[in-house]
Amino acid sequence: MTAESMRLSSSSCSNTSSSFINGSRRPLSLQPNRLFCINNSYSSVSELFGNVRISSKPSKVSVNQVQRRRLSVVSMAAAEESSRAIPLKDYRNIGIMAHIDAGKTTTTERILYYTGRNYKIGEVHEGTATMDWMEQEQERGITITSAATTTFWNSHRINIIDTPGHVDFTLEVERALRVLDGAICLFDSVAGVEPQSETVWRQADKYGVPRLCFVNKMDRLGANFFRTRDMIVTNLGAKPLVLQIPIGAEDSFQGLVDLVKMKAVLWSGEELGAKFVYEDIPGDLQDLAEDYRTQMIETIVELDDKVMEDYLEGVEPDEQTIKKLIRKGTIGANFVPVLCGSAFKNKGVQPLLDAVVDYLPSPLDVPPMTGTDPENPEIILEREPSDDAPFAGLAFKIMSDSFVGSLTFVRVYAGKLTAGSYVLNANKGKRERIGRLLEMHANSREDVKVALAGDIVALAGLKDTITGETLSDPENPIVLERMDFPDPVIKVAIEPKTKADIDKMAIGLIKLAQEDPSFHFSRDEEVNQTVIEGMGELHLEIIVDRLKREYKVEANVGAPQVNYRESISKISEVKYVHKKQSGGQGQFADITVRFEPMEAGCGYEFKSEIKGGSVPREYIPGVMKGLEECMGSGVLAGFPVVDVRAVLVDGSYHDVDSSVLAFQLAARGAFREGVRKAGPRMLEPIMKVEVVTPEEHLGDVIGDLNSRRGQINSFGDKPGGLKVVDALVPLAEMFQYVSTLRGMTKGRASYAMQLAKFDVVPQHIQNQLSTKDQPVAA
Ligand SMILES: Nc1nc2c(ncn2[C@@H]2O[C@H](COP(=O)(O)OP(=O)(O)OP(=O)(O)O)[C@@H](O)[C@H]2O)c(=O)[nH]1
Repeated sequence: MTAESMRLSSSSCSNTSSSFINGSRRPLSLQPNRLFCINNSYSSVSELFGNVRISSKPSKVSVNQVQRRRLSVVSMAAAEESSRAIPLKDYRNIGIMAHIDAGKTTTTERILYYTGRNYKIGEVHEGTATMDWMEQEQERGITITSAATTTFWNSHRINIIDTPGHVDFTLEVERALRVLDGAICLFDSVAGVEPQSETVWRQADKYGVPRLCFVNKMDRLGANFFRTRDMIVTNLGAKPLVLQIPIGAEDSFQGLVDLVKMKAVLWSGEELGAKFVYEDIPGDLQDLAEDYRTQMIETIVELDDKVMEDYLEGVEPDEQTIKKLIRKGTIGANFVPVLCGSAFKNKGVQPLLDAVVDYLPSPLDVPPMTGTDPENPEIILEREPSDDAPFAGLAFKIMSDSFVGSLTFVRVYAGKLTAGSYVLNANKGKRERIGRLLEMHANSREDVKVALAGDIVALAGLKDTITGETLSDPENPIVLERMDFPDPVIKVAIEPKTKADIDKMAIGLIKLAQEDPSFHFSRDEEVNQTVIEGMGELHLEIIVDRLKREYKVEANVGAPQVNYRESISKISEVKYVHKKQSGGQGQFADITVRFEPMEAGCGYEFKSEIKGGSVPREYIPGVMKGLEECMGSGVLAGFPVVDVRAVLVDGSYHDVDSSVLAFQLAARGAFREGVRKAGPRMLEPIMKVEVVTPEEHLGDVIGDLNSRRGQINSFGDKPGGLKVVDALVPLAEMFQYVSTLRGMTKGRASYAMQLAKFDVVPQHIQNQLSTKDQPVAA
């Protein structure tokens, strides 16, 4: 299936949701905010559906020394049994990432075949891909959840995570990148660098992940390796190091020139397992190959003075030296090697695997993992990637499994982990027993006795650990840096079709939220409404589908709505006195708080400037609590308040009547008054939208985007006479865009969108939102 048709067909999933949402079933609308917490740390139905308020922050429990010692004896004894078959220097923990449909799953399937992991290839379009094991993935031909697998190539162990390309599942990419040492970035050679490729590239930059580029689909009509190479420079600002150039393109794509060996690699067929041979470079490519080889050599010799000297004296580095320097520059992010091929036509995959082994880092090549002491976060700790170091691992994914219950995926950074041992959840200070250790192959599994530094394993039987938490040697606790979870941007009201399903739905939602930190839900007892929140229409649609299939709950779903935010535009300072004297002990708290706007994305910050004890230390937590409570629900329409700093400037207290509670109540009053005075305003998610359309529909597409409050940023050309429009459009205007676009262009256009920023809601819309008895529950 082509990228274009896939883009539409994957969006057509959203269309299913439109009939679901707008069909004959009773429409649900969101009720005003009566605050119920949303998070992924629910553990029981009664917690959710009882009138209990649950904190979104995991409680911090101090680690008991005695407990630590007891735990470590068990884990050390168990660790003795282990041994290492493959040296750590020969490990490659890699991810495959790209825009939707670039061919990640197809490439992974080929890798599994050529490394001997799979005897038979699963095809995405036939719904048989090994890595797309979820029913929804097979039906829709898209990856939804990242899958992990282990395979071997040239005596190296390669742990691979295949990630989704659709922007709604960006969290999956984020968590994969957090635990990987290297990545393959795939591009569709026709489309080049696409919007989501840019997003994953930036995510990889954020985590400092060295990467290779693979220009895939060289067999497609319009394939152009060199244009894609140029887009890597212009769109990603990266420095490509071309290591291969294609021999032919489209129908006549036959293989590639390996610029390291200066040989042509030609495949004799395009069937699975097609053989390839090294031959002399075809005459018509000789000059081009020499040009690119010179560029390659001139780039890499800069990394070594001696090699540079020799080169200037006319001595070219040998193959071993060239590979060593490419490896050095790749790991040091001096450049990104660029390769090419066609995964679908079985060309280029083996050289890609060679490049993974030759150029991507082992766990020994990346900086040692750092973290903090759980009892003193100021103390920075480091863990060497060694089996002999104290154990440290990061839980990066939770998956429900019908056979073993919940599976927790862990990347082991240091030390050993054995089945039956105990470790410490360093974030919570709780011990966890390691029931079974499983090596995962998509959704199938193999029991293993021990996991060593560098391994990615799934653990069965953990009780308290959630995504992002650290498991560590109890004797040497460490909290590794947590992952960032994106905040949901849309929400819908949901209710089970039958009352009897209410508990089942709660169980399902709890489990799904535990698996996916970018999915939130809340329950408002007063209006008897449950709201689910996620990263986009497709994300929520998959959640509703999973509720139905995995938890047997049929649900009615309301129309999607935007998750707005509230913020302030100027500084305000208020004095607020909370005073109550109605028999018994009185209440007194006096505070002055300054509210300051912060830059976008800064969240909320509290600062105390109290000097001389005008507000005694023991009451400050009351102020903090009161303010934090209010941040969940702004003064305009009850949306969460962001990008605000609250500074406690001054205050006074009463020897008898003051209490933490009195200061908490004063803080609430100060918040209401202070934020009202600070120019409150509403913010909305703005999406970067890219529409690819035949030229004859360009006018309609632009007119329609304008009518959606869109701001057109640029136009461009795409192969095949297509036009590409880049625009910024508020998410609120983009619901069901897929159907409009399809109608307008007779199904010939496609679009992709992703969150660009939050921006101020125009005043007239803000007025509607704040007066409507509609939103919110956040
Ligand atoms: N012509 C051609 N088609 C390919 C190639 N690689 C993949 N495809 C097709 O492109 C479509 C998308 O491939 P996938 O492997 O699912 O792409 P993906 O990047 O994993 O997709 P998501 O996970 O949904 O983002 C499928 O129909 C593949 O058969 C290739 O090299 N050439």
